[in-house]
Amino acid sequence: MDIEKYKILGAPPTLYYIPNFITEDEENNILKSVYSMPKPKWTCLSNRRLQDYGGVPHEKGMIAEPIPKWLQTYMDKVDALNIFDGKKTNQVLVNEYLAGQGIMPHTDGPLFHPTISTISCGSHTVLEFKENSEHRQKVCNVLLERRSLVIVKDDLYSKYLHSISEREEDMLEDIVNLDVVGDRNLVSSVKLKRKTRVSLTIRNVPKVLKVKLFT
Ligand SMILES: O=C(O)CCC(=O)C(=O)O
Ligand SMILES: [Fe+2]
Repeated sequence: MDIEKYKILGAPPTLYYIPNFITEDEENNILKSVYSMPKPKWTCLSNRRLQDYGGVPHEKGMIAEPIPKWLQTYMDKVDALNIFDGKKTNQVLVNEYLAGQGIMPHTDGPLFHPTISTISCGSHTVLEFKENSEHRQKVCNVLLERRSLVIVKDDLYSKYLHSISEREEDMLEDIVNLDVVGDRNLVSSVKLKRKTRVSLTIRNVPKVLKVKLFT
């Protein structure tokens, strides 16, 4: 697959958007697997819940944990795009957002190889990019459809903040990828009502601690 044809030229370098990266069946399987995990797998924050797979990134190194088979399928699918400079993905953060929930402006920081790849399930959302200055000037908004993959690299990873506003519906304003949205019915709507969204953020954590079980 040639990723370059999915580059969004209206955004700072570099943004890729692939609609329908997974099928409806795959989306359902992801949701089923995520929701079949025991309750303690979830980390509950004030405005979302999350699950870590592959370990929890740490500055001293991530203690690697085995990745379940159902999830490895999608990591392989991302790895096939060769967007991690020869490295393989080894960590997945699953976020669940109810309609009205979001994530504050942030950068993903130095614990990750500076590439983000995110699969959206269950609902669309709008990912917003802002300048990392006092004024937090708007840079661009990206419509993430369910079943899509978004890739963030380079300046867009390191220089700009990304966030998801806490709202129950999105107005389609200043959407940088509107031309290439897969579901053309979405584009003709003025407002999109959010549902529960489960996102899989698939990344590479360079620093991994090998845990010796036997000596
Ligand atoms: O859910 C998303 O698409 C974004 C999540 C995110 O930015 C993060 O967990 O760092
Ligand atoms: Fe992030």
